[in-house]
Amino acid sequence: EEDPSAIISRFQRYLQIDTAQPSPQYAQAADFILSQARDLSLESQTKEFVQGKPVILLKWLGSNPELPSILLNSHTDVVPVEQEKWSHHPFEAHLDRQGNIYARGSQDMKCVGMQYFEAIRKLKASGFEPVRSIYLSFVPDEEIGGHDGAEKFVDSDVFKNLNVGIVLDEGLASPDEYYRAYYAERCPWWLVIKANGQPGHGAKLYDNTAMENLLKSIESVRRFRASQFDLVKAGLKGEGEVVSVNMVFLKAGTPSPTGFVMNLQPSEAEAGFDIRVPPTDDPESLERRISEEWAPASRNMTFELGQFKQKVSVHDKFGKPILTATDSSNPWWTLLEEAIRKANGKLGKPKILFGSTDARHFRQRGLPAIGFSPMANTPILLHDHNEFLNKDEYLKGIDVYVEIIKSYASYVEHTRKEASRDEL
Ligand code: MET
Ligand SMILES: [Zn+2]
Ligand SMILES: [Zn+2]
Repeated sequence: EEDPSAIISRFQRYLQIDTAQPSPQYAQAADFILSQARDLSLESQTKEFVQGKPVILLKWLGSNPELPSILLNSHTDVVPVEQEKWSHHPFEAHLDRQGNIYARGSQDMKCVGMQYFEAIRKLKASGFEPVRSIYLSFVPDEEIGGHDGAEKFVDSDVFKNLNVGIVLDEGLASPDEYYRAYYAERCPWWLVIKANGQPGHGAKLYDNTAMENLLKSIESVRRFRASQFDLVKAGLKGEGEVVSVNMVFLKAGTPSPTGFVMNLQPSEAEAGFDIRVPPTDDPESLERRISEEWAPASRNMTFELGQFKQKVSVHDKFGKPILTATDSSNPWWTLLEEAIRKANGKLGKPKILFGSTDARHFRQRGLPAIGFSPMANTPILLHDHNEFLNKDEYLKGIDVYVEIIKSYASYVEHTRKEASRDEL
């Protein structure tokens, strides 16, 4: 058995690479990942579908490479930090006396990327040999939508040739003792609404100012937000089952060297919203709501929906929700449940993730994808200040992956479902 402190220090080294958007140190991360791969004698391939944004693909060849393979995906980028609001430097990976490791990416999701490696290290040391081939992908730009990362990867011939049968990607920490697994997720819509209006004297009351037009929209958005949030608060729906709308920026006013001009009502005002649409919801009715209530032309408003420039959704081309089965029809689900139990972990009811991940790119290709990050007894701190993960939870998670990989890679029954997809 290897000394756990060596395992933790490898995790810390990965966390110490500043891969925060918007200028992630991808080259450094790639060097580190490739060095881990060499240590473990994994075959490696680096693809820059977009220059400077490496997708790193590693392979542990199975004894029956004809069988559909297993893909363990993780993203290498992290979200930005407000450094002065952290109690420890976000890229120091400080380990405190309770065993908590503080770093941006400690939960989202450098933990998972490194746990894949550590599980493979343990399996190799034990003499385990996979039947199915196992791939690890380390992809860039997840936090900005994955267009230059996972999206290009799944569209590539490289990906097609992997003959992937199941994808594991990130989930969320769980504050209780139950791990969580996710079979679907919401789709991000990044909405900017813009109000135009009559400019004029700051002291005059008149109709149709840009600010008033925008505020009417904001009031309407807030009523809708409250109605959705109430469903969650009442326990009628899960966080991943309602539409969330959160205002993330406001932009208006006429700048001056000392701040803003005060006695002028501006002719333009803008607001940005992070919206997430559940796979179980009808996206068209929301689109109508946006154009009729939140940004009506009749109120001199326009809007832009970033997501509609993208082709990846959580609905299929018929508008049906894309969900990964969590019953006996999906052997990978059953195997996951069993593996977690074998590792002495507990698994809660599967859910729809409230955030969005690269899993949707794989699911849209028709592949089953399960979101799973083995962190129990851990507050959900992704995208928050002071993101941390306890070292013992991290180490336990490695043993969970040992069981999962062992069982996935040894699963030989070629299901009818897999066979029929191969023919497509
Ligand atoms: C907009 S793509 C997803 C980015 C990130 N994972 C989020 O959920 O916010
Ligand atoms: Zn993530
Ligand atoms: Zn994230």
